[in-house]
Amino acid sequence: MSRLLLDGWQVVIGIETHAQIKSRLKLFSKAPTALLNHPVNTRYNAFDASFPGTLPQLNRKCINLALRAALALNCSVQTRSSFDRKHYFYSDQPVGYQITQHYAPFALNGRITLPKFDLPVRIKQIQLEQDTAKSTFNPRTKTSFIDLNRVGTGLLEIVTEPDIRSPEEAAEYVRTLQALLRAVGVSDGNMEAGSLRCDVNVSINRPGEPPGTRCEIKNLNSVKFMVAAIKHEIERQKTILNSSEQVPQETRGFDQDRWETFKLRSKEDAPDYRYMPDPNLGILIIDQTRVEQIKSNLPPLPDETRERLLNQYRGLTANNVDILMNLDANREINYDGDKGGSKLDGVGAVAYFEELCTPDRDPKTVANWITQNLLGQLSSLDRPFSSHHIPTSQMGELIDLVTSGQITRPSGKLLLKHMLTNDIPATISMRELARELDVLLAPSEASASTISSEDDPVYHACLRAIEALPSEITAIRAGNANVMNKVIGWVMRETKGKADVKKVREIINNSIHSS
Ligand SMILES: Nc1ncnc2c1ncn2[C@@H]1O[C@H](COP(=O)(O)OP(=O)(O)OP(=O)(O)O)[C@@H](O)[C@H]1O
Ligand SMILES: [Mg+2]
Ligand SMILES: [Mg+2]
Repeated sequence: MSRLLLDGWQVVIGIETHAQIKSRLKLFSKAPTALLNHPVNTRYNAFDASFPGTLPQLNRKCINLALRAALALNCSVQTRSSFDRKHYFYSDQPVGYQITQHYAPFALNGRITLPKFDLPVRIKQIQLEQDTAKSTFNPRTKTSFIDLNRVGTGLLEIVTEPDIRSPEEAAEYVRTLQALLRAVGVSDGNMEAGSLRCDVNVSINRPGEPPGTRCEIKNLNSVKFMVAAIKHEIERQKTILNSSEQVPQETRGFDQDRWETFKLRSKEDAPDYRYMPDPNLGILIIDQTRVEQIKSNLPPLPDETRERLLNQYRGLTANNVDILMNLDANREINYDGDKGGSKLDGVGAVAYFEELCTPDRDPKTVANWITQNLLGQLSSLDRPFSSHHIPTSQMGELIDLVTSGQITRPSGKLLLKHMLTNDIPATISMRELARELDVLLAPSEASASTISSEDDPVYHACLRAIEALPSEITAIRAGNANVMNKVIGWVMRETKGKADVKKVREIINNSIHSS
């Protein structure tokens, strides 16, 4: 795939991602971190509110999680790193500076591969820093409201090298990073809830020429907005360069109503952050033993899971695996406020699939039941995937009933729909339910190869079809096999969907070719 734009320009993109660390406590204080549903100003302490005399105390759990992220991103962890003050005066930062790692970040030179494009993106560095408070401005009363719940929450700023070459690659980078951070339990990575935010740097140039001047679009909180912002920025910069002018280096915002980027400030009015080492914090020393220990306890990364699933389950396609893994990467997080954490509902789609894949079941059939039937019906009901909708015991039994020919596929789908739209207890057997809904085939019907018999209702329906559709039957006799579907459809309506397609085809073929 060409990575050039149609008119020969090339876009160069580098992304800075802020990911909130999923820790119970803040980075430098013992105050609990907050979720969106916590009442304002209930999750902070004297240090977070910058009372004089309070001192930062580094939270070990945040460092362990940060190390997990660094290792998952193949970074080299620095034995010595340090913290600096980045000064700016804004109401969301009560102390007047943010603690960050400007001069010596704890992790450098990593890499993440985007599976869809088989593209490595280099990670320049990861730095630890504090999140800000949240300010809301009421223009009518000209009043700012400050909520300190978020202030001091640990953040990882993950910075890429400018290796990304299209809005699609940028979107894939964010999704891959999000899935990785979630898989290692470092961050909820939830863009809507603000636990993952991106600044995207965009420039354009002609290949072979020096890189163009970058503009940085700040604080994008959805992949959709990021893609739109990059596309707009490409066009804006093209217009400037095509009229032989220079792109000024700027920090820009994205207007969600106009779908355009707009100027926040130019390089000349960039604030002077007056970076200085934080005198209250010493050198952060991370020894190799700790790194090795965390490395050996890393849960499987998405790449490894993808490869394992493809090797372990015969017949499973890459597309099946992507669907299952994307479901897990995008699982809805239920905020469970008072326990101070967020929790996932049930097990993920991959675990659900693996639980269903007992040795006697065909993995491809199981995957299709999940990705086509279950997900199809859930999406028409506008409900997200959850392993709780239909427990694996019932889903497994349903698949087995269809595979063994005890119910037809359409009946299986009907049962699935019935399960999803009614409150069916997890203890009910699917066979029982099939009997109640009158879709269980009699033993003689269940075997498609046994063609019988005087008292077989499907057999009689087929005979009636032959009588009712004489011209279709003539067409089949003349070799027009497609017409068979119409006859089968007729039998299906007659038997209210209870007949087995394979069997109907066999009965009709037998009857018309023997008469
Ligand atoms: N020519 C370019 N075009 C597009 N992106 C670029 C270009 N040069 C550098 N970048 C990207 O810009 C980003 C710079 O981020 P970095 O955190 O290093 O500095 P910053 O944006 O100046 O600082 P701050 O963290 O205060 O925003 C990186 O992701 C880098 O890959
Ligand atoms: Mg940065
Ligand atoms: Mg930046």
